[in-house]
Amino acid sequence: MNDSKSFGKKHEEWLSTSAHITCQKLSSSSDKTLKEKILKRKNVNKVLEIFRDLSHKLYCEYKSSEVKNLKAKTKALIEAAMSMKVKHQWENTGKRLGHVDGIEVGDRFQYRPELVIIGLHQQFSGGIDYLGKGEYSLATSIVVTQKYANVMKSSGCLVYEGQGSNPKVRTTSVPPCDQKLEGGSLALMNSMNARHPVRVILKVCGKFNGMGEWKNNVSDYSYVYDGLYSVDSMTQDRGQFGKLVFKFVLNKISDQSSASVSSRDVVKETETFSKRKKSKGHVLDKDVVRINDISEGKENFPIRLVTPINCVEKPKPFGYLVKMIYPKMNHSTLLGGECNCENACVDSLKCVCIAKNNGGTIAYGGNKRLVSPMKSSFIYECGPSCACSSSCINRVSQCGIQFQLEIFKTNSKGWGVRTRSFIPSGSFVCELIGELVHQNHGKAVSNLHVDDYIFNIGGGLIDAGKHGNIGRFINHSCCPNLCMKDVMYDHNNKSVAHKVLYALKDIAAGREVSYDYNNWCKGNMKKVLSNICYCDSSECKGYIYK
Ligand SMILES: C[S@@+](CC[C@H](N)C(=O)[O-])C[C@H]1O[C@@H](n2cnc3c(N)ncnc32)[C@H](O)[C@@H]1O
Repeated sequence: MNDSKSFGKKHEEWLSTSAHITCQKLSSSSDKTLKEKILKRKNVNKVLEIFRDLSHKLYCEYKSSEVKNLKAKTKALIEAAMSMKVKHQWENTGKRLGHVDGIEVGDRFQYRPELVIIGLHQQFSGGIDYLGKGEYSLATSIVVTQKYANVMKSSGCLVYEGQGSNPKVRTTSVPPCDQKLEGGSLALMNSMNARHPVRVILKVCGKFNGMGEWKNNVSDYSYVYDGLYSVDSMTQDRGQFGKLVFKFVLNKISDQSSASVSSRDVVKETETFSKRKKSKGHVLDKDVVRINDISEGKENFPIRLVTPINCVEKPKPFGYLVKMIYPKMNHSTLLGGECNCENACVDSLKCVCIAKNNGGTIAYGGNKRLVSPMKSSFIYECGPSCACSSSCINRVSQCGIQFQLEIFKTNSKGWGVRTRSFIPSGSFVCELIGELVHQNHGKAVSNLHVDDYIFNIGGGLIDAGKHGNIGRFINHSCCPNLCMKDVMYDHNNKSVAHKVLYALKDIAAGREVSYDYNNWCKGNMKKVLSNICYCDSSECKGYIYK
């Protein structure tokens, strides 16, 4: 193997003389103006739109002549991509290291050619994309599929098999042999030695439902950009076909622009220091667990609080709640749903609580996700006064969090919340919980706890300053991935409905969760809060409150 120091140097020289390569900073929030970023993202979306329309058109043409649908689909996709190339309609055509402009961590794509035309991974079928040749090559991106024995050990720690000698990939009659250190495998090793991050794209189950539904969506798979990973080690092992294969261990890099982090990033303090020492100055900004469970066992999962190693700050102490605290005068109205169903409300037509929902349709599907996250604004769940059991299909937001969430220190918004696992669109994420204070109640607004944790919900205020839950740490975004709904189940006062957050789209592991404050923030509370928005999304309006 090459000596890593001299190797890294050679690369630097080589990179500085290679005109066709764009080498970006680790962070995608470069010094480009917001306008440029928005434009770039728009361009990427436009390219995808053209591609989807064109490939759909071609697919309809080929479908009738090709015997197999799959053949027609592949032909249409490749042809659409190639015809766009000829017309110079591809985006980000030069090979590059690091993030790609206009593409954000968590973006989802339906087909492999989409990755090519926007410059995320410029190989139609190869798993490892790289720039340069031989010992001067560097890996730019990898696609993680099940064709190789790739394993995501935990979210953010990936064991990736080298390239070649896999009969599952090539249908030639060549028998499997030991993998050679060449092509993509060599480039990955070079990236490890030169300490260059690699983009990781995961092939995941589940149809695409981002950026508009694609008409010829016949695939059960899609591709998610999971951000930048460092290649941390390489070994040779006996593979699934009895031959020697290369195994690379990659770890997700924390502190990417969309607040990505892997569970591996969160290590014990001492471990982090020793790792840093070993890594000879390799600056991976690992986070450290400061509080193991801020909910002190009250939530379904422990909620960790993590900070960068050089930040020892913690939030001001507060009492963790999993249920709203209502003022005494409100107790008389605590009734809520009153169905008489005996069968967990599976016969939705007979349930009086479900009947109160939009046109009598149940808000949740069998998977406990919102059937249509955009349409249902008021949701009636069954509650403590109902005859049905706690396994009722119409009880979701009252059952506690279902995804591991984590509090972390953002760059410019104070604390924030991110998910440690993938959250499918429509899933319940958490409720905004605190003490309910009526506007006309004796407790004057000036007596309320820190402004940042006061939520004006119309019929009253939720004060989460002294007592609250994870919801109090969720930040605003102009391009949010959560939406807020009003949910009723344990009282009848619609003006102080439960404020519940659901996933507006699929959310990749490691991503910060956010909602649009303007959709609930009412009245004069806006004036006392700071107005500058640092959501860093390409659609940022510059202010939090209208
Ligand atoms: C409900 S708290 C959210 C948690 C808060 N960041 C913290 O450190 O505890 C709301 C406050 O967070 C900050 N904040 C939330 N979203 C923001 C954004 N997009 N840009 C700037 N500040 C934001 C503002 O100070 C806001 O008043």
